[in-house]
Amino acid sequence: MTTTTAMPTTMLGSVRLDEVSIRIGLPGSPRRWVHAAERVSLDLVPGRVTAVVGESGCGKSVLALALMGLLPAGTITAGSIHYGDVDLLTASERVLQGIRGGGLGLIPQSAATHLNPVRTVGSTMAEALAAHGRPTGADGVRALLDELALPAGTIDRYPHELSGGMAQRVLVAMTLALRPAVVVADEPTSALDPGTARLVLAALRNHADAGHAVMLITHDLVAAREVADTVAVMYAGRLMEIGPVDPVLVRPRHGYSRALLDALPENGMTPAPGLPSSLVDPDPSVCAWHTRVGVPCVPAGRVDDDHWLACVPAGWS
Ligand SMILES: Nc1ncnc2c1ncn2[C@@H]1O[C@H](COP(=O)(O)OP(=O)(O)OP(=O)(O)O)[C@@H](O)[C@H]1O
Repeated sequence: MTTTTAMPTTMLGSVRLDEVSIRIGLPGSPRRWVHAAERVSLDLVPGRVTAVVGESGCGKSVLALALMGLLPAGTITAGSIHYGDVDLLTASERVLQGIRGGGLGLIPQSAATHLNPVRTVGSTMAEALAAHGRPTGADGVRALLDELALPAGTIDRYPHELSGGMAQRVLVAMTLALRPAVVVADEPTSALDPGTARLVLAALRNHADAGHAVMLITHDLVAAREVADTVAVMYAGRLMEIGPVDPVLVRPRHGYSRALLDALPENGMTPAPGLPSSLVDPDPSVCAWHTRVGVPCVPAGRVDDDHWLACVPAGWS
């Protein structure tokens, strides 16, 4: 695979994923490849929350790692991810280090493992703020901890003294404290009770409303419906549908988006038919979803300016 040489300049503080493909090599001979993303295009725009949804293993986290320049060694990529003039897929580690934190912030899955076990929350936060030239005064940090319902004493605690949900909220607070232009939040509410999850979602919404871009990776369609502006539905490494919350999560056009909604408790928890598709050496010429449900399909495209569909069943008008 080759990397495209086009260098679109993106709007300040936004990220443009253009036909991004990611293949992760598996050990063994002959070499087999996980097609974690296949020609994914989407924009992360200041002021907007973009939710990326889809079942487990469809490539959401790999996309997040690609944005942060953290893909595993031996991964092959094509397309581009532009942050300003920088292509995050090909940038050097030195350039990426200058962008991470203040430019691009990651709220990773498994938050607890990302906290330094021998430093208190307060000292880790102060160090991160100082490293990015932000004021290290405790007031702003305390306000964020308050917003996330973390007790004031959290600042003096070590990671092992935090519950899983507290550690997750601390990671959210640490990331947002740097005021990154673009936040990538990978299932930031997975360890939280519904009430606390809402606080985290509200903090991300506030961050977007303050003029930043947010990418929210989530399995929680109800949360996506509440806080997102745009929803990107992924299946087996491909975008199936992307557009505003309504229609995508209210009156979806793609069969896979409908299947996700049918699996919600409010819709009777109807499971998607068939078995999840394998991402290892798939046939790139066929649609994994329509193969799964045994229906031939044809490529679709733009439904209108901001709503796009990968395909529709053949003969569908
Ligand atoms: N380091 C790796 N080596 C090999 N395969 C990997 C690696 N990381 C991810 N994968 C594979 O890439 C695919 C996409 O994984 P990814 O973690 O992005 O899924 P996801 O949509 O985030 O899932 P979840 O919702 O469960 O977090 C999966 O098939 C996964 O097994």
